[in-house]
Amino acid sequence: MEHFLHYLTLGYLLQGILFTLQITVYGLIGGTIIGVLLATMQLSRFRLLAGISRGYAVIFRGTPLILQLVFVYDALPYIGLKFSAVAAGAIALSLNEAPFISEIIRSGILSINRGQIVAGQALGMIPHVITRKIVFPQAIRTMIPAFGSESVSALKNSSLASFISVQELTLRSTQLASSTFDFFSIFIASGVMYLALTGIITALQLVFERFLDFDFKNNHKIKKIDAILTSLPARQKEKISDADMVSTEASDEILIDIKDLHKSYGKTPVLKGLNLRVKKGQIVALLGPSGSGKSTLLRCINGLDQYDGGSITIGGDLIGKTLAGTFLLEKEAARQRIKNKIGMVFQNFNLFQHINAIENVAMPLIWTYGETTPAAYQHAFGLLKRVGLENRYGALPGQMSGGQQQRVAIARTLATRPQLLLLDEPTSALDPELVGEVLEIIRDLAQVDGLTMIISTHQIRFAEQVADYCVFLDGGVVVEEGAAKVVINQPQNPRTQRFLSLMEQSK
Ligand SMILES: Nc1ncnc2c1ncn2[C@@H]1O[C@H](COP(=O)(O)OP(=O)(O)OP(=O)(O)O)[C@@H](O)[C@H]1O
Repeated sequence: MEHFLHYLTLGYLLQGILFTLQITVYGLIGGTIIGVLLATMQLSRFRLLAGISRGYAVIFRGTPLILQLVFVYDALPYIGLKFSAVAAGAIALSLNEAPFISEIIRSGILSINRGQIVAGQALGMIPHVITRKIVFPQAIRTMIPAFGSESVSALKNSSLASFISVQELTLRSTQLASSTFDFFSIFIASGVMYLALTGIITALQLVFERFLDFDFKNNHKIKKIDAILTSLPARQKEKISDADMVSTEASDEILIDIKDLHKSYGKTPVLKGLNLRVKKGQIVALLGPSGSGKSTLLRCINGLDQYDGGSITIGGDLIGKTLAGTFLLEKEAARQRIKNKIGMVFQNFNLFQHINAIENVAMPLIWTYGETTPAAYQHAFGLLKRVGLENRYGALPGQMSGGQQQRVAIARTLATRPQLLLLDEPTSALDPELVGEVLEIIRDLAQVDGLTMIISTHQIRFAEQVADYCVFLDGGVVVEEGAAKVVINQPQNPRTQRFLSLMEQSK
């Protein structure tokens, strides 16, 4: 025991820990830098870059670290690259860690539900903002446990640097044991030192996990949000934002003009020469069987999907393409959505999961529309009040019912003051008892604000009550359109008749 305690505090071994830490920390930093690069290359659209990244992973994951250490320390000097033992150890560990860290980063990014990214695009966010504000804060949380394990593994792997004479803990323990023959005490002391180091890494991991926990962060943020809301003048805080809406009376002016629209996914044609005109202020119900192309049409109108032929113009602006016929870059498409004031509500709500209700509404205004924090929160609070959720402003999406989430999503879209609101089956992901509360909000919007709206829905009676125009889609074309009450109650086309009677029977 006495010997053990002696070795535990022996300067010679403690210095060995410093070398171990040096190699591990440099190896992890280098591995993270190269890992980010590899992950970016692998996620890129360019196949060559993705291929190079995969090739790197095959080589450096598929060969032992010890070989890489010896290669960097003993072989590279033959081509003029000579490193000290510690530098060679750190370089080899970086190269070895990089593909593992790259996979951690890649899986963190891929774990983010694509719907949130699409919602960010629909709110006019450019790719850089989506990455920084939506993807990264959520991905990092899922990466931490795997990164913790990888750090522990890197620390243990650093002992292999003893093969190239780095004076790290394992080498020093072995040297000491060979001269004193006190193998047992020395290796127990050395093991305890490794355990202490890995214990520190595990503790750091737990601290980061706690710090990045959505609930933990949210509890802290709510206090700040309370302070912002309290600082707003009561009169403004209570204001319902009707005046903020772009109010458009139904008129004869054409807002959306779609001509001969074609869109295929791979070899499957979905929209096959679709024509549609929507007037300013019109409420259009988009009906049609599942797979008829309703969501695809809405995504094309918002520039979220590229179309193959034909044209879509909104207020005279060609959507998704330049006049020369080339597709807009995502950045340009985002700018176009903001310019044309297009908002979109999705079937699966697509709220940003890491921020609470009021932040979901306010933050896009700050990130993308340049609003000040107080103005954005004031606007957001008014809209949450409008959808009946002012008391749930601090709730995270996971703490709300589907109906509440969809109401927040509607408030989030309204916050951008759209002139055109696209609603893609806004109630189809909801339990039947929650459908009513969302339909009520949409009904209110249609009556009060006079927005131009296109609602894809399977709620026929709702469509009849709310819409003034109805479009029936089948097989990727419009097969019937006209006044909503007429199309729904006296359909002329046999396909519309069959669909509506099936819908009536299934009620
Ligand atoms: N990203 C995609 N990749 C490949 N095929 C797709 C994609 N999105 C939609 N499709 C296909 O395109 C067709 C039309 O889909 P869309 O979602 O537009 O129909 P919909 O009328 O909105 O249906 P639903 O009422 O069920 O939502 C379907 O056959 C669908 O499988």
